[in-house]
Amino acid sequence: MKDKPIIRVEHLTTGYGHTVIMEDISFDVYKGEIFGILGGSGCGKSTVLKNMIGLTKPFSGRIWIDEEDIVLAEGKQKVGIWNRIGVMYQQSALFGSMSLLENIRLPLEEFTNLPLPIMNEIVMTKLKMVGLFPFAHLAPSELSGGMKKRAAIARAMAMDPEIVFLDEPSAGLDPITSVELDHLIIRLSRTLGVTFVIVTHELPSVFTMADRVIVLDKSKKGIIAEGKPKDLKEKSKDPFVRQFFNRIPQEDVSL
Ligand SMILES: Nc1ncnc2c1ncn2[C@@H]1O[C@H](COP(=O)(O)OP(=O)(O)OP(=O)(O)O)[C@@H](O)[C@H]1O
Repeated sequence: MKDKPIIRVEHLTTGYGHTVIMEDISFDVYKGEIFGILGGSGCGKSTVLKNMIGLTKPFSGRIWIDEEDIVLAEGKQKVGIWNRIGVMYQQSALFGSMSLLENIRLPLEEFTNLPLPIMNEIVMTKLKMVGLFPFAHLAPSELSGGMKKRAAIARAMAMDPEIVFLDEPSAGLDPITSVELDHLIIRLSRTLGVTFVIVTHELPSVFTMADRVIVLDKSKKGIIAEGKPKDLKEKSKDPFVRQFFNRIPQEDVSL
């Protein structure tokens, strides 16, 4: 499955104003994998994600989506890359004044010239894919937290993206709903071959679904671990990495 990187992050240095958050980090994401970006609160996960989707620019470095560098891309080229990726932000951000169907139709309206009935058909396929087919005409306020997340994933996938970026997908969900969401993501990845890049601090989710992860560290401004979550938990020689995966309190680390 994983012989070809679909994303290559090369020597990325990023931050805000004069503050460097991550310095000279490099990593690859392979086609079809579920890739986790982990790390403690405020270490820079979302900052790196925003660079990867071309929402903000890093100080330096390249981010290749296949053969195109999203850091340098502007105008039509950037829109072309955006057509190939889907994004779900932390707050799901469904528009309250629109039905589920209208919310998920938005990217199709923005990026295609398809006739309305075709767009609606695509939306209904996506709703079926995430188990929300019967709820197309409900308003977001009528949905549970888990349903809103699934709807946001359906919207991120409206344009049949090759890569979907999810920022804290299980934030605010109870553990059972969170597990259901993990399994939905696994199913979408395995059945459609979509690559998922997921920012999260939910360790149970990481162990359930991530094929590979990187762990970012605030004080080192870099990647302190990369690999399969289980291997990192069991075999890492770095006490900070083991602490992270085993959630050992800080004072035990040096022992
Ligand atoms: N727009 C901004 N301007 C200035 N500083 C910012 C901005 N956004 C984030 N930061 C700072 O950058 C650092 C990294 O933030 P970021 O949101 O990327 O971390 P994170 O790992 O995603 O955090 P969390 O897990 O809490 O969501 C933090 O110190 C944050 O306060």
